[in-house]
Amino acid sequence: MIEDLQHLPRLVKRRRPLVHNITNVVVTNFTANGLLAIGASPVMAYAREEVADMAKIADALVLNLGTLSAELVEAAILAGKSANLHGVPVILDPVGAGATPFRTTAALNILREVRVALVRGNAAEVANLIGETAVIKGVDAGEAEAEPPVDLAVRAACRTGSVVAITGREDVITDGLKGYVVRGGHPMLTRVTGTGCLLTSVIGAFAAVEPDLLTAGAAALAFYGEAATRAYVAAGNRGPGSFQAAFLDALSEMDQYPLPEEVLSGHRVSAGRGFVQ
Ligand SMILES: Nc1ncnc2c1ncn2[C@@H]1O[C@H](COP(=O)(O)OP(=O)(O)OP(=O)(O)O)[C@@H](O)[C@H]1O
Ligand SMILES: Cc1ncsc1CCO
Ligand SMILES: [Mg+2]
Repeated sequence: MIEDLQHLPRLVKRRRPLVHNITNVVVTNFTANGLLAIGASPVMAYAREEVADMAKIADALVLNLGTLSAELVEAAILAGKSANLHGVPVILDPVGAGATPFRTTAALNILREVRVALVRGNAAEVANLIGETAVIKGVDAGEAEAEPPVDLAVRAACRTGSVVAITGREDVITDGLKGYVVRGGHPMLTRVTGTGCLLTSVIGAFAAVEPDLLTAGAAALAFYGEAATRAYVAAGNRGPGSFQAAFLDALSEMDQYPLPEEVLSGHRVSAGRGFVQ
């Protein structure tokens, strides 16, 4: 299983996919640098006048609602429709869904108007997206779950028809029939803003080179976590600034890591029983 994912970072470096991001003002620079680090080609383009044309020539489209406005949502839908028309995978990060009605409605409008291949969020965001209330105060992950929220991810995948990735201390990804739990990563990821947003764009880069979104997403989650672990070792316990720099370095070496066997476990979904081996 791990062997089936191992080549994907190399493929990203070889193909240099163009990832069109409509993202938030907090994470724009970090996202562009993170995508460059893994060998992808980032572009941020937001104008109503050009988003459809940009999405058409992109290899993946990432929609992120972190600092949304009515205009941005309109542009995201235009871009998404163009991507759908031209076979470009669309990835959605519903940042802060549930925090305000505007955010929730925007994410739902996008899901209604655009065929979204994969949704990536934290547990609270994904719960709110499918009308299950979860406490959410801002845009960062809430209380760390003791277990990966497998059942929530399966319900969300069935409701949205998208592959759903929920991140946290452990990550889970599913298409509603099969799925993976991804362990590893490092708590330092929660001390640098935008690590979730960059992860969503990294998933976009993997989706550009691997048409099976469950495989692409699982690989991105696993390599991202491994990069964080390596960055922590490289930077030592010096704090978020050193970690952020070391993390970009580690992302740029993703194609050279063997993924440890224990970071990923594959499962079937069994009705009412979540994941089974
Ligand atoms: N407690 C933790 N320990 C290890 N890794 C974690 C922990 N919490 C989150 N992560 C990792 O951090 C990355 C970002 O996930 P997270 O769920 O924090 O996204 P997010 O809430 O959308 O973040 P942001 O909004 O800041 O971009 C993922 O790779 C995830 O596995
Ligand atoms: C801090 C923050 N506020 C809106 S988006 C964002 C970046 C993390 O998602
Ligand atoms: Mg987020």
